[in-house]
Amino acid sequence: MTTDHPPATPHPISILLLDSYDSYTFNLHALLRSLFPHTDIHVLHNDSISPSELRKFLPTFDFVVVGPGPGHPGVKGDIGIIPEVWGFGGRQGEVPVPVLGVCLGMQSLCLHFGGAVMRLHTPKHGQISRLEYPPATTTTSLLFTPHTSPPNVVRYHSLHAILPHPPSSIPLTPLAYTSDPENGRVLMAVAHHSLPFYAVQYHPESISSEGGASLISNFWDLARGWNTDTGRDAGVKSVVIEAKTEVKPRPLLLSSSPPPAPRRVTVRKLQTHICPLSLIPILGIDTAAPYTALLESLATPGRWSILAVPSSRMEHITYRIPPPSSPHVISIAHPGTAEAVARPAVPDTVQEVQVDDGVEGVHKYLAHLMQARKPDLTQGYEEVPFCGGLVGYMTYEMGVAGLGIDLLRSEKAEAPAGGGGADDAPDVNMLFVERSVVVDTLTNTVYIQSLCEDDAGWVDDVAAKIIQAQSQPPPSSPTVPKLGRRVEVKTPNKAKYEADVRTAQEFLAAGESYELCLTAQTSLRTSTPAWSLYQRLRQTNPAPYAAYLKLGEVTVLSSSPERAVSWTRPRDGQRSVVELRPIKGTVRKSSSVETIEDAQIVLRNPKDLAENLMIVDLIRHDLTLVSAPSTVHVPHLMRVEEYSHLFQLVSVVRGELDGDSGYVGWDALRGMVPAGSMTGAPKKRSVEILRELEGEGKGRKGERGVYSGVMGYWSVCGAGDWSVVIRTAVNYGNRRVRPEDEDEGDVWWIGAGGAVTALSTPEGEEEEMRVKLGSVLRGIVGDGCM
Ligand SMILES: C=C(O[C@@H]1C=C(C(=O)O)C=C[C@H]1O)C(=O)O
Ligand SMILES: NC(=O)CC[C@H](N)C(=O)O
Repeated sequence: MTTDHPPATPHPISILLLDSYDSYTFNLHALLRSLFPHTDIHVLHNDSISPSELRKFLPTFDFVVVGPGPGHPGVKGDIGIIPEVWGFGGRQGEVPVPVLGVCLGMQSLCLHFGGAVMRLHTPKHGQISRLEYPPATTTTSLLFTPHTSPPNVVRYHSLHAILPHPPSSIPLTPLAYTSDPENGRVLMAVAHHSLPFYAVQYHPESISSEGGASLISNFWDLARGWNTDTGRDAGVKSVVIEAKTEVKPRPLLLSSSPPPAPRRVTVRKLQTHICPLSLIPILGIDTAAPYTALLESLATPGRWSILAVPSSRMEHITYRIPPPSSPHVISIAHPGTAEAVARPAVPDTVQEVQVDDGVEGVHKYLAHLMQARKPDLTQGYEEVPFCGGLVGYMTYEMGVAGLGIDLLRSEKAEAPAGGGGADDAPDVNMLFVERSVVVDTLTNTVYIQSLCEDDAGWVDDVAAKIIQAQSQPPPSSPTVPKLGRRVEVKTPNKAKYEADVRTAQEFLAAGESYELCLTAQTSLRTSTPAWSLYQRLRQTNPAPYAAYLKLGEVTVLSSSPERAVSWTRPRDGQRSVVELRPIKGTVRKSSSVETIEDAQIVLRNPKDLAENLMIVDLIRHDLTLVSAPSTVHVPHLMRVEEYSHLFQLVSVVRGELDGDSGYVGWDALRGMVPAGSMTGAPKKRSVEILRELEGEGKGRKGERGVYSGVMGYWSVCGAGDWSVVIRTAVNYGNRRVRPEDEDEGDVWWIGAGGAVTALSTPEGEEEEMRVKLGSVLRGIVGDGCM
């Protein structure tokens, strides 16, 4: 996307953007916003108002943009009320409203006026093509800037419009084409002969499309001309649209009142090098006790390591999405005593809170809890991202439910299909941590912090223990704990996985999705204690988001390389910076791929670049929803990063949180789950398809559980950092182990997968899934188990 000159806007105008449940809609919004900064842009889902309401509202808009979307323009469930837009003007007193259609929008325009919509031979998703203009020039070709070289544009489509011969038999004029070896000449832009309808098949809003701004600007010139010539009074702006569903999420916090008497952060800072792992014995933490949370940065770009120190005042906050029509209950357990902290047998005191509006209510509860506990920020050190707060995970299903998808959970407890998750494991599982030790691995600084009242004694005691331990000779080279005798691994069935890739590609060919991140689960049974497994994993697969979480019955061992989202602590007069780092494109290290340069050659292929681009565009959309206008940008587009076993193609997307509209960091997290890199695009339709594919049997949808979810922290001081839960082993407390097998050890679930596109091969995807699985499995159990 290039930013051209903004068009002249003599008066504030009003724009309607119709969304077909796409994941790029808010990129179009951002493009429009960059050209019309003070304009009302109303975004509505294509099924959120009735045709009669639409007819009432249409005259009040200067123009309409009909956005892209999954599915087929001839299917009512995919296209909603959009055909009404093309028919508007046919009745007495109606004057057609200028419309720009994008992708599905163009297909709908062509279908409405007599064109056909067919499948491409080879779908084009995230691929760049150069436009070609037909030789004949007409006034309508003013949609493109004449005498300039045609732009390179990004395509996300499986279907394409075909105009009949002779073209004059329908009222549409082709304005642009493109050619590719697989599909030949494909129509890329059209205009109506006499009505103000224009459309493009490509995505002008993509980060890698050229000429997006001048396209909109040219369209606005044409639209304005029409509005003047027909005397449409585009000046009336009393639009009140009540849509059934809002596209833009409302801020979670209803008010931003500060807490009545903020708590203090008690902190000691030590300048010393310490491995966070060694804090465990120094502080006498029992890693088999009910609660331990260690988040480690073991590779770049990670920097901070955080150890939550269990205390009797710590809270364990859990929530499981209930079956439909059951109450939504958050449970808050307080250990209350030192014994309860240390031993599972001593029950916690449990308080329950019922929330009204489902998962949204849970997010609001957490946001308000954190607001109420905001400490006096003049205390402590500004540079430390965590001073106490929430640490834990949210499952993939929390994100799925947030998209409005019914999980179909039943009252009867049964293990969900797909293997990820347990019949009663929490979907939100977090500790509210009051005591912590945070290590800055870059500067070798240690921060010992407490949010408890009068806790200087504990802080000093920990500081003294660390100083004393530092004076002891370091232990001889760290040893990798031994693995117990019995190890049993069940990896996904190769034929089934490859068949699933083919089915996924059928969905892509039909235009239902642009990319599908298919995954499968492996089970590992071992009697080796969780803590030993984690020590093995962290040594063999050091990752920027390594973690050991023991949260009640669920234990998570992570070596994730991928940031889901982070946000910085807002400072005086500055907005919080939100960052997402999607990974797409993976190659295993080998004798032929040893260096970043080697990996660059391998990963800079059309398939990996397209996969990455699709997710970058999706994430720009997610982030635009909560960011201040025009602040979303992509500082790094597809950079190769090195990890211990793999190279990956990583992009960085940043925005500034729109605090003026009331958004906090949690709004960004809530809005981006499930992570786009684990779903594909468009997100909602892709998730629905994947649940069917990954489930087994009729009516049982595949759940991924903690895998594909997010884990990390949100500090009461304002900052947060969450990883995508991949390269991770999860134990759900052995609930699903048959009683006769109980002695046989713990069952760990390891998910792995990858993005399926039209360019994938079933064998290649299966191999990629195994490469990712191998980075964890080899780490834990060594070679020979794959
Ligand atoms: C699905 C996984 O990874 C995701 C898919 C990737 C890919 O398709 O290249 C890369 C990183 C993750 O976003 C996994 O590790 O299991
Ligand atoms: N990006 C889009 O709008 C895609 C439209 C249609 N579903 C296709 O695949 O061709």
